[in-house]
Amino acid sequence: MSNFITGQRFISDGETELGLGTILNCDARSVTVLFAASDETRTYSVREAPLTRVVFGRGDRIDTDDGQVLLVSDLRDEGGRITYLGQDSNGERELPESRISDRMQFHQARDRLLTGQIDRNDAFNLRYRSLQHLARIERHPGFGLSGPRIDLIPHQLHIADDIASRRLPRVLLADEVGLGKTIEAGLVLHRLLLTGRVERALILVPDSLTHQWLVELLRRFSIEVTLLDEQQSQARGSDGNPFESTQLVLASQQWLFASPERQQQAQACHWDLVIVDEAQHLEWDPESGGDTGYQCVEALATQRTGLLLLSATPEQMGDVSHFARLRLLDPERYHDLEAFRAEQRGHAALAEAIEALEQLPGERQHRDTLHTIVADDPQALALLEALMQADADDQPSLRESLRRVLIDRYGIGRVMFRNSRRHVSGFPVRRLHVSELENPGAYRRIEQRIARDEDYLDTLLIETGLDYPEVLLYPEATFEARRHESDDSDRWWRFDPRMAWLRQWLKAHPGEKALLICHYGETARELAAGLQVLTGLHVPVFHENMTLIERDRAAAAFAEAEDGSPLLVCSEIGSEGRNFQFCHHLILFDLPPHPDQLEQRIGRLDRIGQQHDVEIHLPVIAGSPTGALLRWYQEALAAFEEPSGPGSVVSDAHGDALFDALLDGDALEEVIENSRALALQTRQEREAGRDRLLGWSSFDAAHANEMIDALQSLDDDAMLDRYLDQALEVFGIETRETDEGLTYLHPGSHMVDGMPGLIRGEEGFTATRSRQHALARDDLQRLSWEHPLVREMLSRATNESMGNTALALLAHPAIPGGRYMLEAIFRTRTSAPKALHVNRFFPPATVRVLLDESGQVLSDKVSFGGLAKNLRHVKKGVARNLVRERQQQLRELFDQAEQQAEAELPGLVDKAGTRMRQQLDEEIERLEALSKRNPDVRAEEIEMLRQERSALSQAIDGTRLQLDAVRVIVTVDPQ
Ligand SMILES: Nc1ncnc2c1ncn2[C@@H]1O[C@H](COP(=O)(O)OP(=O)(O)OP(=O)(O)O)[C@@H](O)[C@H]1O
Repeated sequence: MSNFITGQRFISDGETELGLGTILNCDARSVTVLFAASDETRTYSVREAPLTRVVFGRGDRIDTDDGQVLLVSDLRDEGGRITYLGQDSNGERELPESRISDRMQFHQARDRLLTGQIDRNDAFNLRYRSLQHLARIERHPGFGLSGPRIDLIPHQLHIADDIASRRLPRVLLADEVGLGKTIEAGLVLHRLLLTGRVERALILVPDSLTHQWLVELLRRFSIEVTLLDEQQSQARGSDGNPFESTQLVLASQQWLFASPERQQQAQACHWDLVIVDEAQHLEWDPESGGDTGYQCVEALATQRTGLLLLSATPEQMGDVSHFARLRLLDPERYHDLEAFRAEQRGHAALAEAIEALEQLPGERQHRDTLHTIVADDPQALALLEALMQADADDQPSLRESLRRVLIDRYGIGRVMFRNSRRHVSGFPVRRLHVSELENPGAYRRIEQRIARDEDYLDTLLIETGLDYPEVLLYPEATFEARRHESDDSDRWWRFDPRMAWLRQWLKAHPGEKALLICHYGETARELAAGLQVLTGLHVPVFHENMTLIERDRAAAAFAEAEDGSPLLVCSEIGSEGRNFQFCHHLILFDLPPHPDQLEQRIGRLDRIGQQHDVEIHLPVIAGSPTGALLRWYQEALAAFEEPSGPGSVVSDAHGDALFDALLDGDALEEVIENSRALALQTRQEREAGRDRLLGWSSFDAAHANEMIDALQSLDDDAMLDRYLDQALEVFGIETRETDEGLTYLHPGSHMVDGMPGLIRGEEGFTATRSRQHALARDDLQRLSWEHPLVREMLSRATNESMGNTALALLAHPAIPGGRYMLEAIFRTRTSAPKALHVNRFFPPATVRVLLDESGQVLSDKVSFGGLAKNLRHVKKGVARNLVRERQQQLRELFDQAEQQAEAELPGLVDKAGTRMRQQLDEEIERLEALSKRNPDVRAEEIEMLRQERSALSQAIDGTRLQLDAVRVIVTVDPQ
């Protein structure tokens, strides 16, 4: 006789997503069930039907078909069908089981257990462990910065942590070229995304760098952004705003700034963060206001939007353009250019005062200087007086405290970060190798004619269409432009001694790579063609007339470690923003006319990650104008040894005179002399004030070291290995150790869908835990707590129902068989907007309650780990029967466990609240004090912090405890 009766309610053991089923009919052999919520009917064999009868008990809540929730107080069996008695919002009522909602879901641990939905024991263990790890990691000081595939470089970590901890980051990242501004911006974005503070971000970069950003964000930060261009926008925006179609948008500045319609669309969206690379191109002046790009960014970065501006040369166009950038960051503070200039002039005195600290308490006059500067600040005055009285042991710490207070007075230091090579150690030495070559007849003839005939230069400019001084500095271009006019029919590369020199160089450096930069795209193209004709060697070329894809392809052909080309021939454009530090030979086929361009050229190799000294090779034709330019770079600017800070200033002042003197030895001496004097003076002025202050305020070694320690502790966290072992097994991911001691992860046949980087039936990936390994090899992924796969597993293991029920057997000599225990895991739920990142103070905390069947509390006596390792797996069918037999007792144990756990909640809330208030009060106090000395502390920021504190306080106080997972343990006799 069958156990099924028409109208009874069941759920499918294998397909719980079908909802609640109703028995439609049943005969001796088969049973048919209607799952109305999913409009499915299933027929099963009566003997093996994978169905579990749904029976509720006292205290349970039932969703009814008329949208009510019934709290069950009793039930009545009427010929095998149940009628529930209880209360809904209208009062007492009866509910035949046929009227239970078809859509009733059983996600909650209690409901799932009592309806026989029992998960694997190891999934239950994983769930508990995941909750504990999440709680630990989200409060870790390195959280959000430990996943990216980067070297732990102190100045970057100091900056990233400082900025990403602010309520509203609005800053200018202005490190010298190649020091890692992109990495800093990526770190900030990464942490803000992980903490939920940022959900929507817009990244605007020059056209030529879109691909590099896309790849860096993915490869280093595992951040997938959508590259929005016109084609993509049309595809995505057919029925709306393309900027709304995705959360993280990368777009070319040239594209966006050229289209008013697209700008309007971008501005119509809310962005949590806007990042603008190469921000020096946004132009503004007090008379005519901003150009299109400037206005666009101004409109995008409204008050409640974070803004990161990146520029290695924020002052390239003078102090107005610098002011313009600061004005974007804080329009209220930077509204008066003259006031800004006056303030800048005061910085030398402040820098001097900070230096003078070293002489205290010895020198009285320094004390007086300092006293004048901090007269308005009681805290600083007190520190100063204490320092004057202090004995030798106390002096260093007092000096340091006072130094910090003084640095805090430096307004711009809060909105601008600039590290230079001089303050960041570990950069390679740059070495210049000049090879003097004989001037070939064809070039000599032109130079001699210019020298003889004053008018010939004008003729040449007209004939060639070149500018001055380019017509002198790039003889191959001049020759080429005249070739058709003259008798010479040879291509320049057949006689140009630099070509023979280059062939010789390549021969002498087998297995080495060199980046060659020349001024013109046409020269680059011809040079590569000539090399192929003369040597058979095919080398990739990179110039402005190629498409982006062609350029990326050329760079990739060069970058390839094995079989890659030994040479990449680039025009000046190749110098912009690209990463070529995997090679250390730079061949300057010629010299650029502007020092910033020279610095850009060298900066492609002299970047973070450069492992060797940078060898700069310059074949220069004897007696040529390039020789004169070389002397100016060397003698006036010392531009090859290190970035030439005053290069722009000197070039603005003496550039024209220099170009006039390229063929005039005496005039050249004078230009060099004047230029050298100006460079020295500018350097001294900057060093006296701005540069020193910026250097100090942009880097805090103690803080950076704390961050490095924090990140290393996460890197070395042995618990991750154990967690991975458990999690990969539960999610069906298989692993294999490779010969090199790496781990190959690949999908097993039962892998859960949607695991990042893994698709069933396809290849997996090779991974390492070692940061150094992952940095050395692009093909490796680094497993960390922040790796997308680990994050996904943590999230699924804690947010979905998987693993929230289990049943296991315990065989222990001291405990007789046939007893029950209930292990209930409760977790705190704090409802708060994601942007508050409440988890840094109160991540989901767990309360574990272990009861035996008599209700005795065993939680403290038997630990989770101790119990888990003695448990034995049991088949699902058996587990279901065991639960069914004890439904009523289990219900009673649940109630008791809940009371037990509830008693712990106030303590947890109190601790989290205190932690939050302590930290935020301290921060508010610090900012308030700072705002009195430093006008760059935005009033808005302090107000936001106050609002945040009160919102957090409310959220933490409203925390509830919820049963998250439950395991029934049945004891068995050891044999
Ligand atoms: N912490 C790091 N670990 C590994 N590589 C790094 C790190 N920081 C920077 N790099 C690498 O150094 C190079 C320069 O960094 P990045 O592009 O961020 O510098 P930048 O200051 O933006 O340069 P530019 O001024 O040319 O725009 C890049 O190839 C980057 O990937």
